[in-house]
Amino acid sequence: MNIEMDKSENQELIELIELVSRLKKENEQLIIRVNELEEKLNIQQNSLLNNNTNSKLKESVLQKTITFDKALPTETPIYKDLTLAEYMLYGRQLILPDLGKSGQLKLKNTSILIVGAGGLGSPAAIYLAAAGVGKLGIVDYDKVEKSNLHRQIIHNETREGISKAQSAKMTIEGLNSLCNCVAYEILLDSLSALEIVQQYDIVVDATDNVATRYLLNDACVISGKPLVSGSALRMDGQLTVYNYKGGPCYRCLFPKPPPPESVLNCADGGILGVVTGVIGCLQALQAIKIATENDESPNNLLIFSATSYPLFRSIKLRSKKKDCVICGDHPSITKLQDYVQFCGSGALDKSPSVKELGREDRIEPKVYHSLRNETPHVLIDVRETVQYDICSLPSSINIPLKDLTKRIEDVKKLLETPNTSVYVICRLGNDSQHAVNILKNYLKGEVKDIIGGLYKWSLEVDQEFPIY
Ligand SMILES: Nc1ncnc2c1ncn2[C@@H]1O[C@H](COP(=O)(O)OP(=O)(O)OP(=O)(O)O)[C@@H](O)[C@H]1O
Ligand SMILES: [Zn+2]
Repeated sequence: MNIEMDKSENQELIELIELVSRLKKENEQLIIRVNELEEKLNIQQNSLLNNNTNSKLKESVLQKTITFDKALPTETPIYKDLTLAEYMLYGRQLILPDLGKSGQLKLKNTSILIVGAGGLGSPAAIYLAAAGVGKLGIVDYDKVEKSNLHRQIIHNETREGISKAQSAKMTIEGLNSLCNCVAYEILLDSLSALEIVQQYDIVVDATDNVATRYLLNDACVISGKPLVSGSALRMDGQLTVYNYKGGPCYRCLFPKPPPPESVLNCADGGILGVVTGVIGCLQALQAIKIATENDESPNNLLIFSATSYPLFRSIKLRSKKKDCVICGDHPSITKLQDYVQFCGSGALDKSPSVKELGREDRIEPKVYHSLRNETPHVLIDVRETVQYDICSLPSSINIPLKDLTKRIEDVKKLLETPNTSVYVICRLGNDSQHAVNILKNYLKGEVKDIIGGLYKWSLEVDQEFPIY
């Protein structure tokens, strides 16, 4: 009798598991379909707005768009107890004296906004959802790319091309269905930031650009939210909390943005995935400490370097500036600004294309290909040696841009006659233009850069040449 009951119970359980897994798959497919339709809708709405002079019609389209966006967020209720499922899920951390049941309840009643579902946002979102944060908002305008998966571990190969915000939401729902996850597939800007930030208790800056850093700082100061800020590049990373417990804001420390050309991004500088993992996890930890009121004095800048010992250093931050333009005693900034103009670049300006040379100093990859074996010339590759070692064109000579001026004599020795042509190549066609401008000061013959660099070479001449 008992065995019979066990069997039917088992059967029921198996059916339930199968049903849940089938529904989850259907849900994923529906989200992908909704994404496609939304994209189509956006294109049609934009073309209607751009090509139509009827202002009434435009107004009604805009109103519909706004209602559609506003329908997404949901209110987080205040919970006074944990459910039986939650005791089981969080048992291992519930028994920590530093957390306990009261800490877990605080997490359940906390909402956290993560801006950026990339290298930092991936681990931050995963750990915060797993820890039992009640509501997680995830903002990202971008789509999943395979070249990001070495660090953006919340996504996976099958999600290539779909919205990062939606992909993150799918992973979170599969990890902890109790977490109320809201995906915002938007570019957070001065028009959208305040309305969203105000709905959350803590904001995690997991983005990669200066304009969004200032935007989030100002939105957090104006709405009184702590900002857990992280950054990572190459083998190094940093963590700071701004606007918390009377501490400084980002503008107190950095009143002026750095010149846009001095800011290096991951695509150009490189990044070890695990470094963003370390910083993203620390951001999650910091957000948990704020949510559970376990943080006495976080006003430090934590610096991590994977190549030095000790791996971590901590620097005490200056205190809040009395004359800070946004958090000081008499703020002159009381609403969000135009951050793209303020910083000279925006979230979308990833690897801007340099236009330093005129057409006469440039050559298309296909044209260079056609003369490559016919005309005597020298091909200089000005990428860093580490990149040259990844892949290079046969017969090219590697002289990194930073060494070019001091190696001019080496270049001259390579020329058969003083008038031998020199072509310059790099990864994307930006550094090669700087190099041509340098070389023209010293050489008599023709000096040209190969437009679009090895990237364009791979697309237009040799599809077997690696893109990295
Ligand atoms: N203002 C913004 N609004 C929404 N998402 C943003 C904003 N600024 C940056 N992001 C997102 O933050 C994430 C940062 O991730 P990460 O630093 O890993 O770089 P990435 O842009 O994905 O990578 P790569 O530069 O190598 O292509 C990106 O997914 C990006 O789309
Ligand atoms: Zn300030």
